[in-house]
Order: sequence, then structure tokens, then C-alpha cells
Amino acid sequence: MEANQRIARISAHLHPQNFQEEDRSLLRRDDCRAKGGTPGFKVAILGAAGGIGQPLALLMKMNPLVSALHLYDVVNSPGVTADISHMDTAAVVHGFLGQSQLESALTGMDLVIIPAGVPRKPGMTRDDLFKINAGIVKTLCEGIAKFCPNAIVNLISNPVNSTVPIAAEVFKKAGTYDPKRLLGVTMLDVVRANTFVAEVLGIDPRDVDVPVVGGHAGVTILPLLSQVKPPSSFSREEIDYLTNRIQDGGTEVVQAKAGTGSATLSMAYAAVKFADACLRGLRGDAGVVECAFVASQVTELPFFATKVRLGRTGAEEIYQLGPLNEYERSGLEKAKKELAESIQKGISFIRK
Ligand SMILES: NC(=O)C1=CN([C@@H]2O[C@H](COP(=O)(O)OP(=O)(O)OC[C@H]3O[C@@H](n4cnc5c(N)ncnc54)[C@H](O)[C@@H]3O)[C@@H](O)[C@H]2O)C=CC1
Ligand SMILES: O=C([O-])CC(=O)C(=O)O
Repeated sequence: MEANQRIARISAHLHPQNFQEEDRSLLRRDDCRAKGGTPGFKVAILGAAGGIGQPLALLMKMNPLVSALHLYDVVNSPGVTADISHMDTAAVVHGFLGQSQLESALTGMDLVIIPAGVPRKPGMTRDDLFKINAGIVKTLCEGIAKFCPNAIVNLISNPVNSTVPIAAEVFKKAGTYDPKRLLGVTMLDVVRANTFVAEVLGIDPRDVDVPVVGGHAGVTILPLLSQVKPPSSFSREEIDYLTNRIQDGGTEVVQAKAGTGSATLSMAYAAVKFADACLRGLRGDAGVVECAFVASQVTELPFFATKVRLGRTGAEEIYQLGPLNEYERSGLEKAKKELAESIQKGISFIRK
């Protein structure tokens, strides 16, 4: 055989499709003995090729609690999957592209994380994303109701204050709704609050715990600085600075990115922190508590973010707000007003 023919043959083998058809004597990946049978949870990421999805996939591949990682998107998931799958950690990675592969992506999943949808550009509110993202979340949740109705859902797509009610309505319609299993991800607000409070106090952010309640947009993001751990007191000036910075944290990143998107890396970090807590809860660990936007009776609103205890069945206990000071009580009233409208908008989108 001529050298150039040999090279052409080898290149053909390296192409995965030709590899199978060209020469049966060569080992195929499907014939490998290792099938990734390590115990652990099966996790799907929907929107895995996006700005959040890619670093989120990377970090979930590193999570020892994950045995199978399904990466679904409507574009570019094969490349992201090939790339992530070469990491020498235990989770086995599979990629899924487009609506026709949604069933395979979701079947058997324990946890589904959804960062699918468009991000903000400067000058937009999160609510401006509703038009596009509401439909995306609806379609994906219809898939979850059909193919993995018992999975825990971590919903990241904005506006979270409306997309969580949308998901709830889709699941109700399908007869699969369990409020404990639907969690809107507000962890980035907590991550930011811990960081900014630690800066003000001059301590390590890992030692700080700030409850952030309400929702995930502007004034609905309500940090409870009177309940910070370790117990700390702040001047009025510090309270105004911290409250504004935490509420505008997303906008700070949108403006700095100047039209190229919103928070992706800190969000992937926050999403993994939250997903890991959900998986530890599923495993049966005691005392796993994080803030999340969930169906709630803490206020008169049907959904509200507070601390929740995560267990084998999802958000098993929803904590009350605790004592609020005058500043926080006034913030709560503003938050509830805006939240009520965003929640209703989500509900009406499905019931209309
Ligand atoms: N909850 C939170 O704290 C945060 C939420 N977000 C939100 O997360 C969402 C995603 O943000 P980025 O990753 O920066 O956006 P991106 O545009 O970089 O990525 C979104 C991905 O979703 C995919 N996608 C679109 N339609 C889809 C469908 N029907 N099924 C599956 N995938 C689909 C796109 O192809 C893309 O890969 C945005 O709505 C953003 O506002 C962003 C930061 C924080
Ligand atoms: O601000 C945005 O649009 C993205 C987001 O939710 C955040 O960074 O908190």
C-alpha cells in the first residue's frame, strides 16, 4: 500500500463513524470493558453548550457524586461532550443534540440542571428575557414530565421568578408536580452576598453565611444582613452599600461584559455548589441547608426563596424568615409586590 493510501486509511479510522465501518478488527469504544459502572447519581444539563453550561459541565464532571453526566443542547453539544469526556474523573459523559434526543438525554436522570435560554445585554431586565426563555423552559419541562418525572430540577434560566412558576404549571398539567422537587437556583445571590459581606468585614468569605430570600431579580433579592453568620453589625452606610451591590450583582457583570452576556463562571460555581447540596440531600446526608426559590407558605405568595433543607425527596423543609429588622421588613414589602407580578406572569403563560 502506498504511504498516502495508508495515511488516508488511518485518518478514516480516526473518524468515529468510519472507524466502525472500516475495519472490524480494530477495537471500538463500545467494546471497551469499562462501562463506568461506579455508583453515583445521573445528572443532565440542558443548555450544556452555553456560557454557564460549559463550565458547569466541567465542574459536574469533577463531582465524585456523579456517575453519569448527560450534556444536552440544541447546538454544539457533541464538541463540548468530546472535550469534557476526556477528563480522567469517574462520571461517564454522553452528549445529546436537539429535540429528537431529549428523551435519551433525560431518561433515568436523578437531577436535571437547566441553564438553557438567552442571557441579558446591558439595559435589559431579567423580565425582558421572558419572551424567549418562557417557551424554552416550557418545552424542556414537558420533556422532564414525560421522561424523568421523578428527577430533582434545578432551574437557572431567567427570569427565575417566572420560569419556576412556568415549570410548576407544566408539571401540574402533566400530573407529575411535586413542589419538593422543583428548585429555582438563587445560589449566586448567596455566593455574592457572602463575598461582599466578607470584603466589608475583612474576613474569609468561606466563613460567612448570608441568608438571601425573596426572588432573583432586583428588589426581590433580599439579603438578611441582620442574620449574617458570624453575627456582625453594620453601619447604615454599609447596609445600603451591601444591599444595593447584592441586588445589582447580575447587572454589574452584564455591564462589565458589555453586550457579550451575563454571569457564567460565578454562576457555574454557584450552580455546582447548589447541585452538590441537592445530591448530598438525595444521598441522605443530614443537615444540608441552602437558599432556593421554591413553592412556599412562608409568605402569602405561592413561591418564595428562603433557606430549605435538602433531603432524599428534594426540599423537605422550608424555613421561616426569622426575625427581620425595620429595613428588611420594608425591603420585604417591595420584594413581594414585584414577585407577585412575576409569579402571575409565569402562571398565566401556561394557563392562558
Ligand atoms: N439563576 C441565576 O442566578 C442566573 C441565571 N442566568 C440565566 O441562565 C441562562 C443561560 O445563560 P448563559 O449560559 O450565559 O447563556 P448562553 O446563551 O451562553 O447559553 C444558553 C444555552 O442554551 C441553549 N439553548 C437555547 N435553547 C435551548 C433549548 N430549547 N434546549 C436546550 N438548550 C437550549 C443555547 O444553545 C445555549 O448553548 C440565561 O437565561 C441567564 O439569564 C444567568 C446567570 C445567573
Ligand atoms: O443578571 C443576569 O441577567 C444574570 C443573573 O441572573 C445574575 O447574574 O444574577
